[in-house]
Amino acid sequence: MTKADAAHGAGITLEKLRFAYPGGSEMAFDLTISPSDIVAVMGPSGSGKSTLLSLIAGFETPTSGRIMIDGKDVSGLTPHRRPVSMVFQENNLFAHLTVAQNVGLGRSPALKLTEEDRAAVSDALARTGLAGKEDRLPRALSGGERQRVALARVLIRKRPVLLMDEPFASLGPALRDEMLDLIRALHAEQQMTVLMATHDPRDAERLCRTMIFVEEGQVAATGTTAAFIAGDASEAFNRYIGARREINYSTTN
Ligand SMILES: Nc1ncnc2c1ncn2[C@@H]1O[C@H](COP(=O)(O)OP(=O)(O)OP(=O)(O)O)[C@@H](O)[C@H]1O
Repeated sequence: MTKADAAHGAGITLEKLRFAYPGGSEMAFDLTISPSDIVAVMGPSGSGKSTLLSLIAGFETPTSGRIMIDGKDVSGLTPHRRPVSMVFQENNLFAHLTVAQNVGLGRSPALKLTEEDRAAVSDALARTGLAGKEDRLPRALSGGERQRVALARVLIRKRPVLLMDEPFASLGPALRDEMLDLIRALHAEQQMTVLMATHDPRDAERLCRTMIFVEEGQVAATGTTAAFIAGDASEAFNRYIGARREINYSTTN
């Protein structure tokens, strides 16, 4: 089996992870995620969802504590060396590289691609509905297409953990559904462990088995998405959702 075929999910454990931005209050995360779970990360604006994902990805460095992925301590590894892919709300692509090159980066950061790599890029583009757009630059794509290019790159990287920070926030409802279906299909195939920060409970309900609720720099509650949506998991979550309904979350994302 080649390295690229070795897709699987990885358990994630955050042990007494502490972190603060300069001048900010301390965040403290303790968390265990099962291999291959799909987890919604919800919580008020500024509660620490993006920071939590950035710590796991290695874009931020904790002041203390450990991050274990697949049983290994990755705390000292740079983002590139962690078994993780990350998709942001936007700006996932290099503007001066074509669609095919942006996807090819998932196999080789220097774009030294073998025939097998090129075939994998074509396959990933076909499966994300981007065949025929290989040579376009990102600016010649719609927002939904750009996110699909980012997912095509995830597909060929085959990392055991996929982190997504509000990946559909800039997309309309129909495109969101399409992207959720695509992620579900990728997960069925690769079984990667997924964490997705979102403000939209419908996204969580459609995709995620598990939910974690982040509040004031801590994981305040964890449970099944069904229990959260039924209102049985966390009073703080119920208040948050109630407040979001009042301000009509569909216009504020
Ligand atoms: N680079 C930074 N420097 C200083 N403070 C930061 C930085 N990034 C985030 N913060 C602060 O850290 C806290 C947590 O921010 P974070 O972006 O993790 O929240 P979030 O839950 O993802 O919010 P949102 O839902 O609005 O995206 C906030 O108070 C924010 O202002």
